Amino acid sequence: MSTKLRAAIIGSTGYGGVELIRLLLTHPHVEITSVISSSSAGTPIADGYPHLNQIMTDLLDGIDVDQIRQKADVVFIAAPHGVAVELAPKLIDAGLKVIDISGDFRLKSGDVYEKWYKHKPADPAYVAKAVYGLSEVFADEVRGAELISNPGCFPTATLLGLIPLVNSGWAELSSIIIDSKSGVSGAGRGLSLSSHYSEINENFLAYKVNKHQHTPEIEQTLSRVAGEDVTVTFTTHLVPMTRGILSTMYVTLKEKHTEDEILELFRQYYEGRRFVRIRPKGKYPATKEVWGSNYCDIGVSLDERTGRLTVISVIDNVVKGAAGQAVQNLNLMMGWDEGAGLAFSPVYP
Ligand SMILES: NC(=O)C1=CN([C@@H]2O[C@H](COP(=O)(O)OP(=O)(O)OC[C@H]3O[C@@H](n4cnc5c(N)ncnc54)[C@H](OP(=O)(O)O)[C@@H]3O)[C@@H](O)[C@H]2O)C=CC1
Ligand SMILES: CC(=O)N[C@@H](CCC(=O)OP(=O)(O)O)C(=O)O
Repeated sequence: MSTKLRAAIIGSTGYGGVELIRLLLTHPHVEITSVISSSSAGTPIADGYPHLNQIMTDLLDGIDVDQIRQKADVVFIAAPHGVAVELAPKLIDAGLKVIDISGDFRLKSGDVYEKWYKHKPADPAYVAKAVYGLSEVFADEVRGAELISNPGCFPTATLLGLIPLVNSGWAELSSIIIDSKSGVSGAGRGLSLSSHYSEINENFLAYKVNKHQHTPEIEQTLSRVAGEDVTVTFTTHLVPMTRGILSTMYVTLKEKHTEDEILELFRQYYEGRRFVRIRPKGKYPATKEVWGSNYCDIGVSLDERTGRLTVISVIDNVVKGAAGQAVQNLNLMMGWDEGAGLAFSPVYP
């Protein structure tokens, strides 16, 4: 009998789900025992994803909590917002560990969730149980958790770039401006006008300006680290590429520091955390340098004229921004090596 942990993936036919399949197929301690679809049960997963031909021959299962309980120990939920609100509590009550990559359990206030996501919030008892899985920052809470709320893609790139400055007290908290750009896979596999090739190709646009659902998630986490309320200006843009997020953050420093001191602050904060790589002075990361990997690369530049710092952070939205960080969180939850199943280099060129 296999001694591997048995994993089920709900939403396995979406981009987040299929990336979980890619990562878990080679994970040393995990076996995928159920790939689940709410709409295509009984058909081979490779029908919709021919790149999985001869690699994954499984038929899709439907959503049935009793069946999932029999087949799995941990469940990843990679479904649209609102699905995990109902489903995660049932899976937890059935004794399963759950990692939700949607936004359903990230916001601690039900009112805030309803305002930004336009869905009924989850039962507060389960929201209270959910650990926010920004792996590098909250690893101690992730270890031993039973319900992980995986961070959003933009918040992952953004928070990793800002938290060392907020945690140290160096940042002027009212000064934070975040300018983020995402590849189109961030919108999922579903078809829409905004992801239509002729609409997005040779185009570059801002969207959900001052209305993006990741704004309260960024603010909640920065406020928690700062110990006081933080609000930010956050603007998202769509870039005609498949994967990748680049966040540019502008922060005024309370006191004078040199660029060397700031780089040292970042290096010390992330010491021993292999998936965050700080660029040397004068070097800034590009999305292609993390493509297909679980890395978050960060560069900083101090403008001595204005006293403002520019932080540039990149991730692959589907890996560190979703499936990769979910696997990293599973590794932490289970007490395994944090990099199990994730220790590969980015795809380049
Ligand atoms: N793409 C990204 O970069 C990131 C995505 N996320 C979040 O991850 C989640 C999945 O995103 P993504 O994979 O991109 O989206 P997709 O649209 O690509 O996939 C979502 C999947 O959810 C399944 N689904 C739809 N309705 C239901 C339902 N009622 N119950 C169960 N499953 C359902 C669908 O499969 P089927 O019909 O077969 O059930 C579909 O394949 C979302 O909440 C998203 O916000 C988070 C971070 C980054
Ligand atoms: C390009 C694009 O459309 N990106 C999506 C990211 C959504 C996402 O990843 O969802 P979570 O809220 O679960 O993180 C957006 O901006 O809404």
